[in-house]
Amino acid sequence: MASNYKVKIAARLRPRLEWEQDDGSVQINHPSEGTSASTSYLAVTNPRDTSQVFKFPFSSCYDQSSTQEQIFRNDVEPMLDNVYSGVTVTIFAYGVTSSGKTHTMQGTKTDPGVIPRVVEAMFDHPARKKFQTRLAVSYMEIYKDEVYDLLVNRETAPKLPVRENDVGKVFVANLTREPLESVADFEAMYSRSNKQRSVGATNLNRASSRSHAILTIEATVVDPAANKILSGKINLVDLAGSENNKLTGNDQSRMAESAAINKSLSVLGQVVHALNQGAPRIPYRNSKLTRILQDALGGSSIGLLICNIAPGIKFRQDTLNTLNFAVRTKNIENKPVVNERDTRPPPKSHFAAMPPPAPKPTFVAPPPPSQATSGALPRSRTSLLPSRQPRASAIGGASGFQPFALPKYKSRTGRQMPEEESNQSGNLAIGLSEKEIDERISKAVEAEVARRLEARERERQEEDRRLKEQEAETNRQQKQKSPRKEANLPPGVLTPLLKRHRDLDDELKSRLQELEKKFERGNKETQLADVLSPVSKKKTGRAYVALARAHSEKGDLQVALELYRKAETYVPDNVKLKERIIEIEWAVKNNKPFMPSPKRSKRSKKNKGSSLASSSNENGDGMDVDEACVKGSKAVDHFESQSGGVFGLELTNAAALPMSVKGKRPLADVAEEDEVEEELTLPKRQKKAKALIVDDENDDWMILAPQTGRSPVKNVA
Ligand SMILES: Nc1ncnc2c1ncn2[C@@H]1O[C@H](COP(=O)(O)OP(=O)(O)OP(=O)(O)O)[C@@H](O)[C@H]1O
Repeated sequence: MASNYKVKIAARLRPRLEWEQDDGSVQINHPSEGTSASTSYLAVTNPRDTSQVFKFPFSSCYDQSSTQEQIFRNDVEPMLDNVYSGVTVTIFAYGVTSSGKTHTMQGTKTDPGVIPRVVEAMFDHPARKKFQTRLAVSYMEIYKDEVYDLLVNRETAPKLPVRENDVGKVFVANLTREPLESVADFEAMYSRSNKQRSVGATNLNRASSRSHAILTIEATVVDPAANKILSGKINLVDLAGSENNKLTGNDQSRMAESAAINKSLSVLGQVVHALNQGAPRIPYRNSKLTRILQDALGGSSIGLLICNIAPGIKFRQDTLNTLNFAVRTKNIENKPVVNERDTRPPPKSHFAAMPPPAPKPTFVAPPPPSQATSGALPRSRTSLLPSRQPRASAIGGASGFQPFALPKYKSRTGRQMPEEESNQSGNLAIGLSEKEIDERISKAVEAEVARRLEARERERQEEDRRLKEQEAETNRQQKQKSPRKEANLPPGVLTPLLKRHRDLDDELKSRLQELEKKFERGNKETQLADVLSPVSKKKTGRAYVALARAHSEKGDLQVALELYRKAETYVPDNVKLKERIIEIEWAVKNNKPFMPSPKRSKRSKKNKGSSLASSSNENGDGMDVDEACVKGSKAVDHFESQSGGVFGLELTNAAALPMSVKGKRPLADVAEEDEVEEELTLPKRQKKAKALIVDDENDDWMILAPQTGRSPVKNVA
């Protein structure tokens, strides 16, 4: 499989016209039998030194007696297989004005040129019998560096923009593309369109083309067996001829046309030169012509350049220019690419995450060089019809099928191109039954699941390995460090520093153990409370208490109990809260009702507010139990801040209790006792609590006995 394909060159010398003088300065030489020469060549006499002859060897050289048929059969027809294989083929006629370009490409009714022959051959191609195929045509001209659609009325035809798609393919936007049903269909279209082409009379040519014309025939081949659609095309380009304005006798308007023609041809020459030099920047953008022909010049299409030569003294220099251009062009290498699209149904949405297979360019083998002569022409054709191996388009589906394919589809008869054909991305699910599709999907699912499981397993193993390595590394480092240091010390002797380290170690160990215990309990609240600031802890505790209270008021004691317990996690040192929990536990256990204490009045809150700060009572709070837990915590904080201690409220307040309080014990003790004495009856516990309260000299109190509901304990202030 060849990766590169050089542009093929054919030279054609037209016969002398009746008003011309042919001095025989251009000769075609074919290799004669028995000589070592293998290629035909053109021999041109140097116009400045007639003793000097330049030779231009080309694979195909056609003399004045050659026919349209010969050129077509030898050089053009073999390329059509490529078109039906999904490749873009570009054939362009190049030469000075009146050298016979239009004659070669278009010909006449009686002597049709390349274009009508190509169309006929495309319709007769064997691929059409084998596959479902469609043909379509577009036709444009580049006149004074503007693109016009030749398939629409010239009066209304706008200038068309040349654009580039996301894969860098150049195309003419809004160019009409008509379906072709028959040769007759084409002939009608072609003759109508040619009337619109810019043609004018010059001294050298009565019907001189004033524009470059590009006719494109697209062939779409549907191959159900291989689940693909091939999109090939052939661009047939009749260039305007370079002009010597001294010879053409152009008027002002013709001069403007001529300037545009010469400029674009000059850019074409620069492009060819740059390609030959391997220049980093090829000036395709310097003219519409080179932009549009970009794909044929160093791009992905197969190219044939037909150099038309005019005989006669006056064309000598132009002939040399043309042949020099041809020599440079034949070194240009293209990389032909098959434009194909997979017709299998797209994977289901959950496979969208699967990476698509990277598109691979497929290069096609170029046909072998033909051995053209002006006499009997041997035909050598390499069939490039779809080889049935799955291939991916190098330039990505529809977008690759450019540069002349255009999004606007209409026909003279008003027939629209089928949608899938027109957008080149429709889904032609061919020859697949539902069952087959399902099977393919299940296979794909299985493969994907297996792939993911494997990937996960690999990840797991990798993680295990990494952890083990880390562990081993840590152990190794520890072994290296600690024993060696201690080994240097005399046995039984610890430096003060080491001793301090030991102590710290012990402390750390105990803290860790504590943490582990907490962690083992699996209590989220505990973990959360550990990381909260004191203020946040209080707030959270208060919120839980409020919730718990609401539930207990509703009689939902079990939930209330849970919430109080959670609150306790955040304010673990609140005695009243502990009591409340015990009371509710008792109520739940004995299936008894429980009523929380009523909200404290504003007045008492106010009083309490002032008393709290100075309170030395461990309960130090005349408000209801739910409020007290939070207030109590405040007191703890206050104390903590002064003493640096980390003890609970009960101990704090106990420490501050006036010694005059008889028989007083810290409430913590009471609470603990109560917890232990679960079996204590409520009245007894209530009595105990009351005793404490009555003994309090500094505060006014209200506490509710759980069983009796709202029976406030006396305010003893
Ligand atoms: N091979 C040929 N046999 C007979 N006549 C030819 C041949 N080639 C060209 N001619 C005649 O030469 C004249 C000029 O040819 P043509 O119009 O094809 O030139 P051209 O290169 O297209 O010129 P331009 O660039 O000005 O359009 C025409 O009258 C055409 O019929």
